[in-house]
Amino acid sequence: MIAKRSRLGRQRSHEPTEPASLNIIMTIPRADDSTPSLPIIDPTPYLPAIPSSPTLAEERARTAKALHEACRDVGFFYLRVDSFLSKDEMDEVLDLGREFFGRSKEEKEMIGLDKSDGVRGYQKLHQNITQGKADHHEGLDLYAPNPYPSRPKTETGDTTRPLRPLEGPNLWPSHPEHFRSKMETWIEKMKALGTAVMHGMADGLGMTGEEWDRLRGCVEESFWVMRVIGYPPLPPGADGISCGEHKDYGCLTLLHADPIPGSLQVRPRSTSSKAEEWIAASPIEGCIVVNIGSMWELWTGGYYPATLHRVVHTSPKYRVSIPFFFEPNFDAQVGLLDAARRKAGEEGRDDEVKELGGRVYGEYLLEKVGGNFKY
Ligand SMILES: O=C(O)CCC(=O)C(=O)O
Ligand SMILES: [Fe+2]
Repeated sequence: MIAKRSRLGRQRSHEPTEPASLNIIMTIPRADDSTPSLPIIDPTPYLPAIPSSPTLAEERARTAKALHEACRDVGFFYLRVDSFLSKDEMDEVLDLGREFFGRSKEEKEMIGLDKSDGVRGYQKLHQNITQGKADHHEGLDLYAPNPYPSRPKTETGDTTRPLRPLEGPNLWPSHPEHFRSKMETWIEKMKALGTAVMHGMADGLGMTGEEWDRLRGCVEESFWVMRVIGYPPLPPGADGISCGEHKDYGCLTLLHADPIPGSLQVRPRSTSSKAEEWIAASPIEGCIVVNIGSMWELWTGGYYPATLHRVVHTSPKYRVSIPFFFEPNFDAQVGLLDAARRKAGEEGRDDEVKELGGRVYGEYLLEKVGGNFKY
């Protein structure tokens, strides 16, 4: 997934958002004084079926505050998921991805993008394009079901023309066995996790119950996207990019990746940062990496700007990553939330909330997916 805007945000704070002793937010030690760190946030108080307790409100307030500060200041954070996903579950999906990419070229190409609607299915090495340049990875792209199920292919009922982007079915590998059922379980879990993080973010912005109900309504039929990505090591002499720098289009990206340090890199928001400064968002056991996308930027008028990131995978090991893009409903109208304006006002930062206009998410997505592939 790529987004082509490359505006850099404003000054960010490099300070931890809470004392580490609370065990809700800690920070990764900085490589040196100028390298910022990413917060670690525990979403447990917002997870489904969490029992009510006398301390729940207080725990939620801590998580909500941490989410707010991370989204306002960094745009990337670690989410502790070990109370929601077992290590076996987390390892299994990466192993299934690795097994799929290990199958023959012919077998993988049997479910190539051209066999569905041009955007769902397997994309071979260098087929994905970011900022006009081919990425050094292969991948399997899966989306929520066809958003136009009731429409005939054309007004005249012609069924011979090619499918429109997103109109086709997902293409699932027949090997490894259980790939589909395990990934479908993962998708359901990621949707629940995405909703929990949205709830915490709504509280972090100080939304009323009614405001949260409206926001939840915008994501409850999430037009999610999931990519299973395989990164061979960059060959010597390559220009050094496995996935070019970009911001994500949507709402929340929930990324689970092989435990290989250094490959995913985040551009700090500080306007004073040097042109080549990137920080590593290296995997931490029991955590996934979360970042916000352009839809949150619209909801908050830029108070939560989407953050640039890229992948430079030089380790000799083949790397598998599974970003799950928890997105708004296809027909959701996304625009500035009153709560974002209020929150920035309370913090004396009204000038950081801009009128960026609104978008229908599905229309925005269709504009983006068209430019992603080289056929
Ligand atoms: O593979 C990764 O670590 C990140 C991939 C990514 O940023 C994307 O697909 O949008
Ligand atoms: Fe991304």
